Amino acid sequence: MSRPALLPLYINGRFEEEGARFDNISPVDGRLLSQAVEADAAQVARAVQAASDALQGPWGRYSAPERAALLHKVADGIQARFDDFVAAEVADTGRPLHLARTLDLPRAIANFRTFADLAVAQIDDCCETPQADGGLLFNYTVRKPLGVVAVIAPWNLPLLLLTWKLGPALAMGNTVVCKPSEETPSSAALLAEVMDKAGIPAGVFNLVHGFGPGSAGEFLTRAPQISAVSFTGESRTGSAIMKAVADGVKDISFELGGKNAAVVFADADFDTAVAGVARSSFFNTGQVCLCTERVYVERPIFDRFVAALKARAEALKPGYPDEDGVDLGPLVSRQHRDKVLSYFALAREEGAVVVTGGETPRFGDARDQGAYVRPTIWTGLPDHARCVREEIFGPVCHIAPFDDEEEVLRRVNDSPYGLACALWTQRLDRAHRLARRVQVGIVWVNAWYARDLRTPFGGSKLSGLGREGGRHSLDFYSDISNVCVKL
Ligand SMILES: NC(=O)c1ccc[n+]([C@@H]2O[C@H](COP(=O)([O-])OP(=O)(O)OC[C@H]3O[C@@H](n4cnc5c(N)ncnc54)[C@H](O)[C@@H]3O)[C@@H](O)[C@H]2O)c1
Ligand SMILES: N/C(=C\C=C\C=O)C(=O)O
Repeated sequence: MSRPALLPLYINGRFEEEGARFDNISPVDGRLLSQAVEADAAQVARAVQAASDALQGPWGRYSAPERAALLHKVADGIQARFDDFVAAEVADTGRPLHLARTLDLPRAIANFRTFADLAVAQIDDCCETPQADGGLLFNYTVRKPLGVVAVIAPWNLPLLLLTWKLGPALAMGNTVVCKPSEETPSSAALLAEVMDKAGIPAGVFNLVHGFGPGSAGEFLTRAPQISAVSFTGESRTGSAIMKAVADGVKDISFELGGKNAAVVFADADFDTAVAGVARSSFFNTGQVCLCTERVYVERPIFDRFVAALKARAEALKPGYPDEDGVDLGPLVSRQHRDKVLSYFALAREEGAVVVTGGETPRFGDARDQGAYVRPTIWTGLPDHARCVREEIFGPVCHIAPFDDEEEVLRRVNDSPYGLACALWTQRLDRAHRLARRVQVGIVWVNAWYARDLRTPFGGSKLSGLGREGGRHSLDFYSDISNVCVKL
């Protein structure tokens, strides 16, 4: 049997294959796709040291336009290997080909280009301060790189979320050590090849594969030379990373979990709202932090809406990534599927009415060795049910009726999370009024997951710390100081 492909580390401008290996398994049919090198503590330490040294090398003397030109070259390199990256992302996640082609890849390219250009266009503050003695103070802002940034990404949008951090971190002159999720190492390995070919100076970009606790993730967050951690993942992981960096008082930017609500008023455009909630609940098989898992529908249209969403869910086609018309891929792993299935069982115990789904599809072929579940809709649960309060991160939502704005606002805000909310109504006065009172970082009105990379992105409460996007990213990835000159 031929040896599986090996995904190496990339440290100080060199690909490294030495070290323990872990399997990369297809969520479509359970077969072995490849193996990745698990970086040990010494390899992570060398990667961090290389990143630290690179700050003092040529990279430290690059201007913003020179860094931007290199990042555009990286974007060009991704574009040139578009199909290779699509294949890598689809292999690791099992998502439909069209999703990788229309979301993951275009966003990865945009993440580099957008922040390269924003960094060049960035201007900073200055001001004059008249003094009582008739003198004048001139204050101006100086923006320097933070230093070595640890970038830790999740498995749900592997390349999109890795490059969402990499783009601004590099554009602002930092060096990085990246650790993609152990579930989805392939596209990051390709990115290292593109970075290498683009001529990014040795040590500026480093890639280590591995797990979290007791593995590359923890070694990286505990490295003394890192200046900041940009992390996306579960809230409890964010808490663990906060503890790891607390003694060093490192900068952190966290995009964490969610239990997002959609609110559908009776005056909403019905078909648009049904389509929008179906998309926000089942997109990427429900594996997007912004996905809807709580739906509140104004009582006059509740029964009609439940029936319409049920029909939408049952019309979704699970299948192979390259199948015509496929809408739903598998969950990212059998382990994650077992977690989602445990909530399917819990919902029944908590007394849910299962409107549709709640089980795994039977294909009668290799896909039965994959991690598929059916899109699932529940009603009838109380707001305090675990299935209505805990993040499930699968193609599932609970629908409840409501009678007025104040009631639904209270229920939407009654959550330990605060990431996103979608409001469906044609009364824009009501939409603006509610948008200001919903305790989340991102509100969509008659839309969902429509993105402008210049806008602030992030969550409140357990959903995150800080905001990235636009100038928020430039600020996070900069060490800003003020210079005051007496004239
Ligand atoms: N807010 C957002 O924008 C956003 C976006 C995507 C995913 N998420 C969240 O991510 C979760 C799903 O992703 P996941 O399962 O990969 O999350 P996870 O927290 O299990 O892992 C995320 C990454 O952190 C690493 N990691 C785990 N423990 C670590 C530790 N102690 N120290 C350092 N690194 C560690 C993992 O190896 C992985 O690379 C969901 O909760 C989802 O809501 C949030
Ligand atoms: N950070 C972003 C997406 C997060 C998706 C969560 O799963 C983005 O679109 O920039």
